[in-house]
Amino acid sequence: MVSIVEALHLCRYFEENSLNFEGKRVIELGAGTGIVGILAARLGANVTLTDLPLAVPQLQSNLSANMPSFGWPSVTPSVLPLSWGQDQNNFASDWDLVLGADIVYLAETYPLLLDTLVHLCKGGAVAYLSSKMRGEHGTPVFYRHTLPQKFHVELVHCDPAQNINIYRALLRGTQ
Ligand SMILES: C[S@@+](CC[C@H](N)C(=O)[O-])C[C@H]1O[C@@H](n2cnc3c(N)ncnc32)[C@H](O)[C@@H]1O
Repeated sequence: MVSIVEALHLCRYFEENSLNFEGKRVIELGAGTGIVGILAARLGANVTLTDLPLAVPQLQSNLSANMPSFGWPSVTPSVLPLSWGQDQNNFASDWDLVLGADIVYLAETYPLLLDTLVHLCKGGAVAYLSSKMRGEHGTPVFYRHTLPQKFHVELVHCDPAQNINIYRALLRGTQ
């Protein structure tokens, strides 16, 4: 069964902190169900949802199923394949927000994800990443060692009961 608890935490964080999505250029990495990007689109952002090529058809279908028959934002979200460390140069670097829920769990992908985040955030985008903190040598390593190599990283939300953190990251030299 797919767990979307990290994605729901991120959605709730945006809602509780009244993040302004109106007119913002937003890209979601490893979008899965697409729930985070779909929320951003419903709040007025111009959204690109991305995931591995094999996940794109399901993502597109989720987006279509959750597209309201009226009141949809003027710009329909796009769905595109983006494999970390491989495809980021097919994308611009002028995003306002880069989002990711539960995308930090495989240590071998950490350098690839870092390269992708660096490219996408070159124009000053703020990245919001929510993660379950799996094992002392698992997910926390990405936020303590990998991401800070290139980003200023701030813990903005912590749910000790569910062990889920949300981090805000800004590429060094872009502030
Ligand atoms: C645990 S799921 C999270 C999905 C969604 N963000 C959520 O919170 O429900 C991890 C997602 O990352 C994607 N992913 C894993 N490795 C990837 C890679 N190397 N490049 C791009 N996406 C990747 C998977 O296809 C999957 O959709």
